[in-house]
Amino acid sequence: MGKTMLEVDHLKTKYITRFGENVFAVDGISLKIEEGKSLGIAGESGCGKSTLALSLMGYYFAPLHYQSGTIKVDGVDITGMKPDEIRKKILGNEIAYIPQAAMNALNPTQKIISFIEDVIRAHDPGASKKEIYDLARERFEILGLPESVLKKHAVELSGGMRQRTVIAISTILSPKVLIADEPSSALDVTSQKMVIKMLRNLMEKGFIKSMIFITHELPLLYNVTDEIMVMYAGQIVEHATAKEMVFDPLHPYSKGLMGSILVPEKGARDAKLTAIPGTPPNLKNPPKGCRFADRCRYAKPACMLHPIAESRLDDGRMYRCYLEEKELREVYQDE
Ligand SMILES: Nc1ncnc2c1ncn2[C@@H]1O[C@H](COP(=O)(O)OP(=O)(O)OP(=O)(O)O)[C@@H](O)[C@H]1O
Repeated sequence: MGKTMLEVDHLKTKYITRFGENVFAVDGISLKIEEGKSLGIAGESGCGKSTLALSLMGYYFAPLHYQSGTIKVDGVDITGMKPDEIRKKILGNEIAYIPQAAMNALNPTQKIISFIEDVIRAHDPGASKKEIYDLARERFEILGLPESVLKKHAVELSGGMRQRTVIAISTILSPKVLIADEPSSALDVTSQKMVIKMLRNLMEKGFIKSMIFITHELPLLYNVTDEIMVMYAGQIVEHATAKEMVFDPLHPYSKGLMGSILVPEKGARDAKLTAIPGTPPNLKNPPKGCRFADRCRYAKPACMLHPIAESRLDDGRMYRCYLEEKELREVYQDE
C-alpha cells in the first residue's frame, strides 16, 4: 500500500441559510487516497460535490460551516486550522484547487507569469523573479505549454489554453492533493482531451501526488481515475474501483447513472443519463431512511424506515443500500 495522501473521516459540513435553516450538503463523508492514485466523484447537480471540495480545503466562509469529522493531508490533521492558516500553510503546496470555470477567474490585466509569482511567493517570499521564471518555463515545457504563454495576459489565450494554464499555475508547487472541480466541462472535446492528458501527465511526472476529479460527466471518470465515488444527497452511496463502477455498478443509483456509459452514441448516452425519474431530496430536511428510496425501483417499505448504514464487501468496495449484494444482483439479473 502506498502512503496515504488524503484521509477524510466522517466529515459533516452544512450551509446555514439566512433564515437559520441547515442544509446538510456533506453528511458523513469518509475517503482515503494513496500516493499516485486518483478518485473521481460523480453525482447529479446539487448532491454536494462542490461543497465537499470546499470543505476538504477548509474553506469555511459563511454560509458554509464545519460540523464534525477530520481531514488529514499526508498524516497532518488540518481540520481545526483557521482559514488564514490554511491559506498560508496548505493551499497551493499541500492541496491545490481548480474551481469550476477556473479559466474565467484569471484577472485579465495580469500576465500569466505574475500569477505564478503570486503563488510561489505566498509560500516562499524570497524567491527571485529569475528563479520563478526558470521554474515556470521548465514546468510549462514538460507539460507541453509554450513558454510564450508566460508573457501573455489571460484574454490573449483560447479557452482550452487558458484552462491548461490555470492548471499549470495551480500545481506549480507540486501539491500532495489536487482537487479539480469539473475541470473540462466547459470545453470543446479536443480541449477536454488535452486537459485530461495534462492531468495524467502531472500525476505521472509526480507534480501532483494524488487527485480528486469531480464531474457529473460519468464517462469521463473511467479514463481518468482509479476509483469512483458516487454521491447522492450529501452522502456516498457507492465507492469502488473505476472498472467495477463502470462494468458492475451495485447501488441502484450508480446503476442508473453508470449503466449508460457503454452506450456509444453521445445523444443516447445523454438521454439515459437524465432518465432516473424524480428529483433528489431537499437537504434541509432529508428523509430519515434511504435518501434515494423514493426514486428507486427496487425500494421496499423497510428502506424508508431507518438510515442506511454503509456495507463493505470483502474486496473493500463500499455501498449504502438496504438490500444485500446477492439480492441486488438477483433483481438486476431478472430484468
Ligand atoms: N450558499 C448556499 N447556501 C445554502 N445552500 C447551498 C449553498 N450552496 C449550495 N447549497 C446547497 O448545497 C447542496 C449541495 O450543493 P453543491 O453545489 O455542493 O452541489 P454539486 O453537486 O456540486 O452541484 P453542481 O454539480 O451543480 O455544482 C445543494 O442542495 C445546494 O442547494
